Amino acid sequence: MLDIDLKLERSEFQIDVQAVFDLHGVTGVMGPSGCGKTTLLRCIAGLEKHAKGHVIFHGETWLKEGEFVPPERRGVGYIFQDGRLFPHLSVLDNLRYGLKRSRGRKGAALDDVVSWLDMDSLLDRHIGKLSGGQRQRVAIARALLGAPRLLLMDEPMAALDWAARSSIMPRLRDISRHFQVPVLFVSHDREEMARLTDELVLMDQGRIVDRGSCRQMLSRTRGSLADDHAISMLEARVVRRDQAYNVTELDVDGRLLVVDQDNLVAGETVRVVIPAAEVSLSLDKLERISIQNRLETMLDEVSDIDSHHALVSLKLETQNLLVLITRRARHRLGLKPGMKVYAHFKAACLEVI
Ligand SMILES: Nc1ncnc2c1ncn2[C@@H]1O[C@H](COP(=O)(O)OP(=O)(O)OP(=O)(O)O)[C@@H](O)[C@H]1O
Repeated sequence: MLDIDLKLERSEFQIDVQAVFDLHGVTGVMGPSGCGKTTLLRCIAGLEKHAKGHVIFHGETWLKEGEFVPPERRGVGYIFQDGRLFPHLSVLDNLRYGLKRSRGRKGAALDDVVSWLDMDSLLDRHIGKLSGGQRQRVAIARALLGAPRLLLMDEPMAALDWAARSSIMPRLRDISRHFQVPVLFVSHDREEMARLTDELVLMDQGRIVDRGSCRQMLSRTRGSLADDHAISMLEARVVRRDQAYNVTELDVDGRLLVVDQDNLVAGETVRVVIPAAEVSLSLDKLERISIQNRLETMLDEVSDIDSHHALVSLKLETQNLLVLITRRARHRLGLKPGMKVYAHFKAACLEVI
């Protein structure tokens, strides 16, 4: 458990955060640029000497009046956007530096971390000759080798291209479980949040303004995440693969979805990410249509989110699906809570994690 009550004054900005984090798995921290996400992580890591208040990690005081435990004694791993590796050293020497930071705590073995991150072929290379994605793998490995008790990640994929992000994402998704380390993960990207986090914390102007389960926070029709980039994240169970057509059927709240992915294992639980802008609504059951995913649902809420758009939340059983439509469509269809509506979306627009 991480119990914080932090205040930090800067000339034009202040942090004022009180929170208790259970620290199960990955907790996401989101918010507009300049709202204080990095500063909050820095306070927790002990990198802001002028922070006031308290930081207590599993009963151990890192900060309170008259007490300040320096960063190297907190056992916190920090992964930055730009890696911050030693450019003049080889990959292996950077990793050895990580091992030294463990200060006797028992952590993951070098071989395990290297093979888990698929880095065997990189060990003798110089940092300057690595791609951005490779460099970030080294940064993650170095942090893990320090046997962290808490891992802080500050937009670790922001500087990476799509291919590098896709290869690192599954590792980040597993990192907390595999190495038994809680993670605080800062990002602007809600798809990253949907893929990686369990709890989501929203910050604005130096404060925490909202928090809750990632799925529920993303599915709101009001608030700072209710905009034209809204996405839904649904929990689903893999039912079976239709080999004849190379598609897979998923069960979401008792309804079948079809996805064009063939690497899913029957029975496993997955997350499905659906951009709200990719979903259409109809009041009639459209039978002869190429779109394979058609869900009969009840309209739960509808809200205008700007001068063009409305966001509609549809109730499945336990989960909600968001749909982005124009305000004109809302008006012309006469959409109201409680109506029966059909949601349509193509198999190709779903991301399964
Ligand atoms: N070293 C510093 N000295 C003074 N002000 C700073 C310093 N670092 C950051 N700030 C200011 O503190 C505020 C919070 O910055 P911070 O980097 O924590 O925000 P952020 O939410 O992480 O932003 P971004 O998403 O753009 O990285 C900003 O107004 C920023 O300009």
